[in-house]
Amino acid sequence: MTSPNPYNHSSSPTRHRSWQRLEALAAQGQPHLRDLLLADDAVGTECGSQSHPGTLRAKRLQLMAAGLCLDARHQAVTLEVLDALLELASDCQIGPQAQALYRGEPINATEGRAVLHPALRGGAMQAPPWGADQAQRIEAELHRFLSAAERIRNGLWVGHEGQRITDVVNLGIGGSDLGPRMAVAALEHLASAQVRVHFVSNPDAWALHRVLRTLDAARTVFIVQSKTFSTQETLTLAASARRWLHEHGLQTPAEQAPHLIAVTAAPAVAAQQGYLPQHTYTFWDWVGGRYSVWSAIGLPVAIAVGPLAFREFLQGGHAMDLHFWNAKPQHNMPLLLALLGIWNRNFLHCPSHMLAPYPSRLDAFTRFVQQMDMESNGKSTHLDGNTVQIDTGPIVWGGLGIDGQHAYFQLLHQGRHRVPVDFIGVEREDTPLPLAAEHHRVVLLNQRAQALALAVGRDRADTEAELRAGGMPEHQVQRLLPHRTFAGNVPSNTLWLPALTPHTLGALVALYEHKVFCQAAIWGINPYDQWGVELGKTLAKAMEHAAETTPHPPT
Ligand SMILES: O=P(O)(O)OC[C@H]1O[C@H](O)[C@H](O)[C@@H](O)[C@@H]1O
Repeated sequence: MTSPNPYNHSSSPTRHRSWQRLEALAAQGQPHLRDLLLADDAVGTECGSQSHPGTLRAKRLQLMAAGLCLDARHQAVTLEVLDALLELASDCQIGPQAQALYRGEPINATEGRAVLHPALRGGAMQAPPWGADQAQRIEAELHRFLSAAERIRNGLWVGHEGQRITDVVNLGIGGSDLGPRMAVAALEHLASAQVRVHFVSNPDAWALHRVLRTLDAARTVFIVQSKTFSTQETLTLAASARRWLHEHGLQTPAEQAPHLIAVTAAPAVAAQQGYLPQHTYTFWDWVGGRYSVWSAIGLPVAIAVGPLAFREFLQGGHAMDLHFWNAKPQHNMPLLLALLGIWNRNFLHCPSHMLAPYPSRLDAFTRFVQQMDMESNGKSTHLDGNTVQIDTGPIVWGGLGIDGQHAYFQLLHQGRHRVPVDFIGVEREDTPLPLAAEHHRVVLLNQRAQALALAVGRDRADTEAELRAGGMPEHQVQRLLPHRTFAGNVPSNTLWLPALTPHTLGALVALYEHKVFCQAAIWGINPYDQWGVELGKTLAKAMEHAAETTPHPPT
């Protein structure tokens, strides 16, 4: 039986009755979040609490998957809205679209490519939908780069002069930087004390110098990461790194060889540039740059935390895949996250979406998801070639929640933008510091307080009562009232990780990947190309060429 091709019909979701129903629901106005939460009678209860799950709405907005808990009770949706959103998902054939992805069909239609990054973490599967041969190739390359990581970690991979490697410098940009940079920081507590991992993405000379000035060339390995091996910024950094090795006594290709690793989907191009095949780790054109942390692009992560932990990271991602494939739409966490985002973007017309992780080790997570989401869904052409008439990917921004509270959260509370937030927290924190538990208590308190304050705000009557209770003279109460009242009704999700581990991190990354996929599937756009970025690259090359061919006036 041939599968239904999801791209043979018009791509706009507005043609569905469910879309029109959602428009009508939004137009008729929805209850304030304060009232929804009061009705749920579940304010302050733990995510997924069995003893006090609250109303049906509250129950349906709390899901567990791959060890993570999504608490979406602070979303401005009624059961009626939730049902209409699920109907939209069914109308848009998310299921068949996901199946096409896993079978390796060329769903990246504008580049004629398959999109199989989930295969990179599907090693344990008995009969993978992408085929046993593909699975074998993936495992063989995984084994190769994990062995390299192990040898660097245990001192068997030595520099030209026989010294142990103490520093690894990752040179790459975009997807060849953000994923591994994020994961190394998130798992910093597991990192080897023997080998430090650094990241340089910016071709600005200082960015490289500030790392190199502290390093010993004889003990340093550069990993040049580039899917295409043609990105100007990365090649500029790589040339400068090689020159630095040269200046520090490693002059011939043979002397430099143990200090240079290439990771790329274009190994022939790397070979032309002098990188040895045995020091080149590869992946495939069906791995998008922003989805490549699971491939050999993850080598710096494996060096930092070791092969075992890297495999746990893959397993965490795979656990989320299994959930995504098997869970019913109503219980499907990535789908729910996507649908709530669609409600906020297309029906409540929120132009941006904020990520606020509270564990400091997730500092780089927002920038990572920002690329994944904005480069994927920042599109205005449907798959059928028609111009999109609805809003697509939001502006994704944010950063560590606690720091944000003292910087830009004011705008969330009282500004003119309604900004939905994803709060990300960990339930358990094992930092070996005497007062670690107290630190954690303060962090959690703040995270919970912000989600609540944004949702419920503070109405006029409560504000008035509070000001009067403080003994404020009446004329002052009346003058301050409008300034001290908070509209609230700002929607948020809270994602709880039991602890920050390779497994939960993998699940979290895969969750956002699937969310982005589901939203693209609903909007009818291709999340896997990035022609906008290509234009900038082409223009830079053309300008370089013009400068080279224009005769300079004699000096
Ligand atoms: O890995 P590379 O081929 O060097 O590409 C690095 C980056 O280049 C561009 O900016 C693309 O839009 C990104 O998706 C990609 O990750």
